[in-house]
Amino acid sequence: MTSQKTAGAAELHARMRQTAPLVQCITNYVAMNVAANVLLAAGASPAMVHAEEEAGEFARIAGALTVNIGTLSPGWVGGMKTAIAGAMAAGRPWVLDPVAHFATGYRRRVAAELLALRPTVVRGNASEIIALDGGVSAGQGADAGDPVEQAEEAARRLSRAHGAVVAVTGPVDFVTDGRRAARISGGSALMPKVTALGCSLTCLVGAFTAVAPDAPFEATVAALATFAAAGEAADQGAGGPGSFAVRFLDALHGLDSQALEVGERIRPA
Ligand SMILES: Nc1ncnc2c1ncn2[C@@H]1O[C@H](COP(=O)(O)OP(=O)(O)OP(=O)(O)O)[C@@H](O)[C@H]1O
Ligand SMILES: Cc1ncsc1CCO
Ligand SMILES: [Mg+2]
Repeated sequence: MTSQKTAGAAELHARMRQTAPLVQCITNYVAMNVAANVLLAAGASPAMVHAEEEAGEFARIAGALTVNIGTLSPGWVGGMKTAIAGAMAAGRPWVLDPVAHFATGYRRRVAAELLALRPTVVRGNASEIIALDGGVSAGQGADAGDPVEQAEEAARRLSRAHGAVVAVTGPVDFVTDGRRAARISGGSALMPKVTALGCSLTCLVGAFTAVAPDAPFEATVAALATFAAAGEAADQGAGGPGSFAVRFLDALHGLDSQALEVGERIRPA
């Protein structure tokens, strides 16, 4: 077998845009519209399909599945599990976003059940990743209360324990597959002031894994670098969270693939 060089972030971005992968996003009520617009602007094709009656069937035709527990309820959890089974039966990657899973017993239980189903990638903020590893986090709800650096060891342990790529986002993002790790810088301090950008990023990680199913680490790095580059561009001239949100969609739409790899944006860790 010949060994193939793994594609870089810019190349994966160009591939994602050329192929517009269909991504099944099971996300929360807050994020559904935001995430669909983010995926369209970035070049992917989102579909918000969550009903238990159809989620598994749909997962077999989508390029990837993303599952976010932000506004979970029993019917939705049934849809999530059916979709995960469908995606796995079809050999498709799936991404878990454990929003505020530490906040209540129900959330904790559901997050643990989903984690046991072996996600390809887990993407969360620092508080979510620390708590998923069994640590005590300062998070209270959907917003992070801990620095990314404090979650790095937890991310490495989780990755090894579950065989998943783990991404921790914040001012500088951290990604690991248990063996390799990278840090991604850029973005804007206005990003955590706009709701559901993290949830939307999880959906975009799905889009990149759809075009690189055998390279989830590289796909996740590329998705994070896309947000870092577009966030940096949108920050220029933004007056606050409102104008930033509009500029961010425009920046995703107009993004030059090479911007993902400029300077020290992606560094090995
Ligand atoms: N202070 C910051 N400076 C630059 N970029 C940031 C900053 N904080 C977050 N980001 C970026 O914002 C995006 C969302 O990450 P964040 O960690 O805020 O997600 P989250 O807490 O899960 O969000 P949500 O739950 O509201 O969807 C990522 O691309 C991250 O790099
Ligand atoms: C604000 C909020 N509440 C539950 S999910 C969500 C979106 C950000 O995670
Ligand atoms: Mg989140």
